[in-house]
Amino acid sequence: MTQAPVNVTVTGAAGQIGYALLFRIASGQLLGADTPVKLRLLEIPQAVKAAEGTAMELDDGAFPLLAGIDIFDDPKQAFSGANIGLLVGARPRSKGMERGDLLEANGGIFKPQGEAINAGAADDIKVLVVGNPANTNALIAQSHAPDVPAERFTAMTRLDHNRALAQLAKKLGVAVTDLKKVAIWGNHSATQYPSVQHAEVNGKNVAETINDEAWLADTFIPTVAKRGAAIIEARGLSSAASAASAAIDHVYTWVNGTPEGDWTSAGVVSDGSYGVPEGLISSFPVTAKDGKYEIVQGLEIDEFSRPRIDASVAELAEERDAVRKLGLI
Ligand SMILES: NC(=O)C1=CN([C@@H]2O[C@H](COP(=O)(O)OP(=O)(O)OC[C@H]3O[C@@H](n4cnc5c(N)ncnc54)[C@H](O)[C@@H]3O)[C@@H](O)[C@H]2O)C=CC1
Ligand SMILES: O=C([O-])CC(=O)C(=O)O
Repeated sequence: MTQAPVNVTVTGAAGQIGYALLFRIASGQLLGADTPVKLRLLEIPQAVKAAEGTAMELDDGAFPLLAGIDIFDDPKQAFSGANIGLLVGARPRSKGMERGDLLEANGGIFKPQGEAINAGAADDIKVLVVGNPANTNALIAQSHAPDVPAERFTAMTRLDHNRALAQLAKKLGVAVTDLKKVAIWGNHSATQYPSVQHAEVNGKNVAETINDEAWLADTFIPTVAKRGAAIIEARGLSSAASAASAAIDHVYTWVNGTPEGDWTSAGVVSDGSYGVPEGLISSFPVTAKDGKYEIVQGLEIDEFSRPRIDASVAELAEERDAVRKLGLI
């Protein structure tokens, strides 16, 4: 039976990820084929006209599940009543910009958006931050939404997870669906740790099946961790359709759950598990059930994995300290 429309707010709607994302949301791939959606698009004033153009094309798609489109340049209005928030718009790094400048510029975006979510989003709001630096932007937004349960704020590492699946499937000559329990740990950055420690291929341990630690350490991990840069090098633009696809996967899994015996990866608020300081938004292996992501508990972490997880988590802690110093959290 068809339900009431779900309000989906998308920021950065006129950008390249927005262009790939909105049509898939409208077609029902975000929430399922029975769920109508209302799109609430947020852009900066200069890009509202371009967002209107995308909205015209969405109209022209005659999507049966698309129950309406509204366009805003004010976060308070855009997030009013939002059930899902996809925070894609962010300030890209420009020439000569230092890391601190980037964090500060993004603080100016994610602080008011967190406040707007706190003020007016629906009680069941779920937030996915895509805009980089995604984990720390999610932390900034979350820290300005004290009335929203912290676990509703997540950062996207599903693209990294999907990249890892694709690389392993190629190496092993199997389908991505033959793989289970791959995990991305830490930051959505080049320090991330894509782990196969617990991964299975058709029920067998992946690392034992590949039997080539050098390939894992020197090819697999850097290929996944630096894939964003490799796409920019090849395309002249950063990943867009694959990022949109991963955002669809992240929310679909959050709402519909992970399959029995498998997990996925997401940036979620740490509860202190695996030595990741409480409150950091770090990628973990997670399961989803009843509309909640939960960190997979009780995994043994081997000697190969420990320093790699720690290094990426240390970078997240540095980013947190930097935004704290700037008064952004
Ligand atoms: N987490 C992940 O796996 C990935 C993250 N990204 C990040 O996603 C972000 C978006 O990427 P693209 O769509 O390619 O960028 P883009 O530059 O094509 O589009 C960004 C859009 O955001 C808008 N925007 C800027 N500030 C805004 C604000 N305050 N409110 C609303 N909209 C605002 C801009 O006007 C622009 O239309 C970037 O930060 C990129 O680095 C990209 C790929 C993967
Ligand atoms: O590297 C970038 O700028 C875009 C990104 O996050 C990715 O593709 O993973």
